Amino acid sequence: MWRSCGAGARAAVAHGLGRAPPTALCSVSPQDLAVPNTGWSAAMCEQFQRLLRRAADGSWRRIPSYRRGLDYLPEVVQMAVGVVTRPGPRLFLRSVDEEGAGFEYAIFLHASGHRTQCLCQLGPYLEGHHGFAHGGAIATLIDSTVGTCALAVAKASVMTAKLSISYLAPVPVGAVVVADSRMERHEGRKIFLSCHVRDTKRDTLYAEATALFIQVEDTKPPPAASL
Ligand SMILES: CCCCCCCC/C=C\CCCCCCCC(=O)SCCNC(=O)CCNC(=O)[C@H](O)C(C)(C)COP(=O)(O)OP(=O)(O)OC[C@H]1O[C@@H](n2cnc3c(N)ncnc32)[C@H](O)[C@@H]1OP(=O)(O)O
Repeated sequence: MWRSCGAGARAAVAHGLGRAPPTALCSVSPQDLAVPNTGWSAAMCEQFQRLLRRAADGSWRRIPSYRRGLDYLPEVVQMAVGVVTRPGPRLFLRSVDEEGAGFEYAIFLHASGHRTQCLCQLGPYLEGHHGFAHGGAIATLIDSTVGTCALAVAKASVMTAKLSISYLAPVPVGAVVVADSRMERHEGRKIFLSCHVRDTKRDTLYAEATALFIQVEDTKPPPAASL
């Protein structure tokens, strides 16, 4: 169903984008998944290369993406908190192992730290109405995009307090979309953001959203969550 990426995309991986550097404390280095795989459509690969080229001048940065939350922590933080003996929380956007079946995405952060763009391909497991992505999948994409922006602004843990979405047009399964988020206001612990989800040609506005994130102390899992 999905066309695999060409040599150009694989070259991006070969140039060091494919794997995070191994940490001294983890026997297996976490795999950065915000890179092309066989599930990415030609359109997804093409847009990814376009965004990488745009990032070459330093105005944007591709954010690595992992299956588990703790893999995001730099090694020095892992050493300080001593958390590497247990796995971090599983990020459900990365839970589908079959390439191309679920969320395929790469998030880019603007140098200002106040804007994120998520290039996303919504796979067939995310179907709601026949042929279209489930609204909850769109909400997840938006939450992750604005959440990453809020993390960058707060430089600390954040939680979604409020997310308001207007769904304006259905997103076909397999479509490649761009969620474009920016910080609107920052008041103490409160970070207000906006987000627009469009097709890559910017012809169709699929959804628009506003969000409020609250900066919190590092979240600890409840006892029952040790699955
Ligand atoms: C996202 C990135 C993913 C990409 C990967 C990047 C790296 C990944 C690495 C690692 C993983 C990171 C994990 C991802 C997380 C994803 C985001 C979620 O989905 S979070 C889950 C859903 N959200 C909840 O479950 C919150 C439940 N609610 C709460 O826990 C609390 O209500 C909380 C923390 C939001 C606020 O509680 P308080 O006790 O800390 O603070 P108070 O005093 O209540 O509020 C502070 C101020 O905010 C206002 N406020 C709070 N909630 C509001 C609301 N709903 N509407 C309007 N104002 C609100 C209040 O009125 C107050 O304002 P005044 O300071 O008085 O001016």
